[in-house]
Amino acid sequence: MDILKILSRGTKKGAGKSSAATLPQKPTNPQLYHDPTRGVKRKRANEAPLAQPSTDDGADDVDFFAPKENKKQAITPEAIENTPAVQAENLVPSAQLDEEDVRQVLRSHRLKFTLLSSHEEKLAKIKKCKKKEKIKAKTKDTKQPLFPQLMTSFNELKSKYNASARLIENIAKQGYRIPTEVQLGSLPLLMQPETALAGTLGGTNNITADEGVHFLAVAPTGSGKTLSFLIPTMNSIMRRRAEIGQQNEHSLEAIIVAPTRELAHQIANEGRKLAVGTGVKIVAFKKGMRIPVEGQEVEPDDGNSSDSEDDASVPSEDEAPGGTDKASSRPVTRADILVTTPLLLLNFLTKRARSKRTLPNVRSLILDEGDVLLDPLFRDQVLGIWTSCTHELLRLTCWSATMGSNIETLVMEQLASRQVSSSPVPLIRLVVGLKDTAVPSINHRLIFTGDNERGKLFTLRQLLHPNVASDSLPDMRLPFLVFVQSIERAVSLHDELKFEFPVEAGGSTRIASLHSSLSDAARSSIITRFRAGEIWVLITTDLLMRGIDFRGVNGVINYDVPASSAAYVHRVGRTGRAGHEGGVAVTFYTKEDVPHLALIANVIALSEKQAGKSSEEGLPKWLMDALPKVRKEDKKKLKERGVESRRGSKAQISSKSAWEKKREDNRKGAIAGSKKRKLDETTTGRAGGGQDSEWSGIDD
Ligand SMILES: Nc1ncnc2c1ncn2[C@@H]1O[C@H](COP(=O)(O)OP(=O)(O)OP(=O)(O)O)[C@@H](O)[C@H]1O
Repeated sequence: MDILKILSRGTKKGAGKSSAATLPQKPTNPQLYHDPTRGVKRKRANEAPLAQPSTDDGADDVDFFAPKENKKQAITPEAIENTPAVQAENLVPSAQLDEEDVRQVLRSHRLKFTLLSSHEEKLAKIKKCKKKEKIKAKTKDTKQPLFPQLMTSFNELKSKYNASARLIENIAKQGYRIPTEVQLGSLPLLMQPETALAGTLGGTNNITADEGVHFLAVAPTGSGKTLSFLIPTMNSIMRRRAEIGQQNEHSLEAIIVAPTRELAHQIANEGRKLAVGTGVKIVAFKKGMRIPVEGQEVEPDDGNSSDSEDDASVPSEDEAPGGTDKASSRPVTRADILVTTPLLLLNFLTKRARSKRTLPNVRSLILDEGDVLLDPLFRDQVLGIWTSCTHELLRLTCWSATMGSNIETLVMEQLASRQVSSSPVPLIRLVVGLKDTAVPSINHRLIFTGDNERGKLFTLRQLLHPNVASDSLPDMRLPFLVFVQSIERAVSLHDELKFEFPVEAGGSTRIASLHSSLSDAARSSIITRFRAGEIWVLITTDLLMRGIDFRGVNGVINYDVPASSAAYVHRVGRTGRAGHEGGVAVTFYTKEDVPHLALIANVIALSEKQAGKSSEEGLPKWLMDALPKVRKEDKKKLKERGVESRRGSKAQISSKSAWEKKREDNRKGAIAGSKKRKLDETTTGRAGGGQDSEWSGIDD
């Protein structure tokens, strides 16, 4: 085993034959769609020339988004300065952009704003339709394109939005230089909706944005959605506090809901970095924690509740001295922003409560990964939280890389049923990119691994070891994530691979598996070690597929094919984030996957098309033609259950053949039988215990 080769895998730049290997891993322009020529209708007199290709580091960056002829154009600092966003900022430093400028920036960055029709209007329309037409009406409503103001540079936070100097400083300290597309579009709308939309809402049913907007954002994985909701949330909390002159009072004003504990903690950490010195307190909700609510009369604690078991886990730094809840001795945690998973907060709001607990000061409900949070899995929990937020000016924002029209309709229906004021609040949708079912920023590979598990293991081992890697496989740099279908498969794949790296390279500490059956502490420790680069291969389930931001992940391996196209988008989106080029996503498939492989192949084909790849470079046409169309019922079944042949007793992953496995089972049986016999002999004092006849011995 060549240790040096293994150790150098995480850093090497140009070795290997595949294009992935030649891609540099330095941070590039975080704007995904930064084609300066796209959408330019009229030439500006003072327009700067386009940046020339750079050859100084010997490896040109690949711009997957540029038109084909620009594919080799390097992303130099000058190129960043020449993006339409930055140019527009240079032209009009702090004034409003005129509509033509807005349209140009929207076109070149592939942003699309839509005012979704007012709720009552839409519902009335759906009700009127005959059954057959209902579906059509749901998806095809009266949608109006919008051209709101855009934030072309973070400098505008000061010049136009009067944001706190400390917040701006913290943004700069994190190294954020120019806003990504989703930030460029959403920040003005969420920070000063009335100004951002001035003049654009005219004639639309008396809709005004004076009191904020509801917002749906669909933007690629790793495109900076977290910052897009954290900055406006913090800014409005600071602004309101300044208005009422209560700088140090924490009154819970925003709730951020995320589907997993890992994501909730990541968001809270990001928030804390931005909040340094601003006085805004952001807390990740934990079991046993108490927050101020209205109607918080609780049943006396009988000591058997699961909440009480976790008292010790509540860190004291989150507890406000003196703020005790009368019905309990637990301290009440005071925060401005709470980040939580849905069930945890809902349990707190509803469990052991004599009267309904509400969150009267919450003005902003943020659903990160909103599509899954409004999916049946979490829907009732999220709607329960939503109902508890009783402030009249509550605004909902919903963020994801994927969002079906069913989610849009659900949000509209919910907003309509909860509307309190007579003038409707605008619901605005922002879409970044052409299609949400594409990840053009990375290299995709589909690999047929033969008919059984052993083929997959063999291929995975080849990818782990550069010295045996075959020409037909991409050269993947560590670290990488490996996704499997279930917890059982994560555990057994980990067992198979844990001694893959030699002791000199760290041995079994380099590979770990993370899934929901581990304790919270174990999960946190694995995440920390993976972030720190101590773990090189992390085997996981769909628990980690959404939102998690590991900056250094160079590759994603779908050991098991994902259960939907959205799952594919989110899984592979763990690499190639924030403009980092060179991420590779490899998906293994066997004959069991062929019936539904089209779901994944279509996403890959679309991604390659958006990336400007030619048909020779992308998926072979014969494969696309050969794959059967996936029926709706099969899609549903796959999403709910995964691939049938990887469930139950077949979930185990092993490199052994069926014959070897049987032999091993028999050997284990023999050892167990022998131990039992010995035990019987010592307890009964005679040879040949009564149950000997039940053991049939080794077959072979
Ligand atoms: N303006 C910016 N400039 C550079 N990097 C940025 C910028 N904004 C965010 N990032 C970085 O981009 C990465 C991805 O951001 P984030 O996690 O918010 O993505 P996301 O859109 O929420 O992705 P996902 O859909 O996977 O949840 C983070 O590492 C973040 O620090």
